[in-house]
Amino acid sequence: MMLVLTMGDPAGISAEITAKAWAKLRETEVAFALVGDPLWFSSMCPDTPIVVVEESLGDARRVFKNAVPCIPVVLKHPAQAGIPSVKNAPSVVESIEKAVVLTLSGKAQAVVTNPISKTTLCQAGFMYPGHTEFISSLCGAEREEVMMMVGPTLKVALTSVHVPLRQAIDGLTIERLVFVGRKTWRALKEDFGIPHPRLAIAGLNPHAGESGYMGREEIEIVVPAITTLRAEGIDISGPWAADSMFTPFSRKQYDAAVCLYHDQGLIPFKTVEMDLGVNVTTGLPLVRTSPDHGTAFNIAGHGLADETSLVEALKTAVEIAATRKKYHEAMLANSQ
Ligand SMILES: NC(=O)C1=CN([C@@H]2O[C@H](COP(=O)(O)OP(=O)(O)OC[C@H]3O[C@@H](n4cnc5c(N)ncnc54)[C@H](O)[C@@H]3O)[C@@H](O)[C@H]2O)C=CC1
Ligand SMILES: NCC(=O)COP(=O)(O)O
Repeated sequence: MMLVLTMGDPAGISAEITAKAWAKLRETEVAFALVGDPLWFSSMCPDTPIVVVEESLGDARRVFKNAVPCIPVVLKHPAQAGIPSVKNAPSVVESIEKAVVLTLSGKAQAVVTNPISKTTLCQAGFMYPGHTEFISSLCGAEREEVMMMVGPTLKVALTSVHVPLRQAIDGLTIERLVFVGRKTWRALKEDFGIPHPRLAIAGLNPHAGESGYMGREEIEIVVPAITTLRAEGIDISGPWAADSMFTPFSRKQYDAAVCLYHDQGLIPFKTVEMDLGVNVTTGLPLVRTSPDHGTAFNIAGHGLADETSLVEALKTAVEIAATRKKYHEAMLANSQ
């Protein structure tokens, strides 16, 4: 299996974690080709060999043992660790586009993304809040995507992602919760091989609204969504009081938590799973994962970056691609 790994923001820690991840994985079955600027990579990581390969990726597997295979995307401006440049935004975007094309065409089996700076890309006129929505659009699957954070003891699916909190609350509807519930349930079966997934949905207000005395969103939106999902055969509990649904005991009661806004899910997730956490985009025709952290400009170029989350993202991409393939083969066999 061959993965494609994007360049991310060249001023961040992506070259360093890529080199460290390669050193850990080069003797394993998890192989990747970097879609980025080979001169940039060599200047950031002079001790790690890199070799330009054909876009067919035919020789990438063989190369991977001895060097990082690279599909070139040239930077317009020399990258400086810790100082992002808007001038390099087009190459950052091109790296993502190329990785998606290689995966949709079947040359690679999944896209793994290195972190980008949303600020820098927005300054350059990028129209998307992040990889999740951009990749979904490149796949022709706009608004089909759901962001799921995945770790050893917690999976979290988000009802909304990079929007102001007021907008996230205004956007809560029965339809949106039903959509995210369905997508999450399906991803747990198809991508994670859980035959009978159990979902738990958070409440919005303190104590999940305390029977309507502390807010009515639970009664008017969350409970009707649960009723609809249960009628479809989806095992979902809630609304859970968000302050206690992430304790070790609570986490054993479900396979994924459906959270009603970004920080409701990501604060517990990063606190519990940070190093081993992986960001997975579900609901798309391709597999996409990413480390759960950002560009870490404050430590870029200092040799301090931890590659664990990227290694987990690469391994998770391989696992999901294999599980999804097996699931679809079984479905096909059953229908014949
Ligand atoms: N998937 C993606 O592309 C993501 C991109 N971002 C972007 O990253 C930029 C910076 O965001 P922040 O909120 O500062 O989050 P951040 O994750 O970049 O940094 C938060 C803190 O964690 C540390 N850190 C992060 N990754 C680390 C690693 N691998 N090893 C050691 N320390 C690490 C940083 O040094 C910093 O102290 C923003 O522009 C944001 O948009 C943030 C999250 C995900
Ligand atoms: N907070 C998660 C994050 O920023 C990742 O966003 P994306 O670039 O994966 O869409």
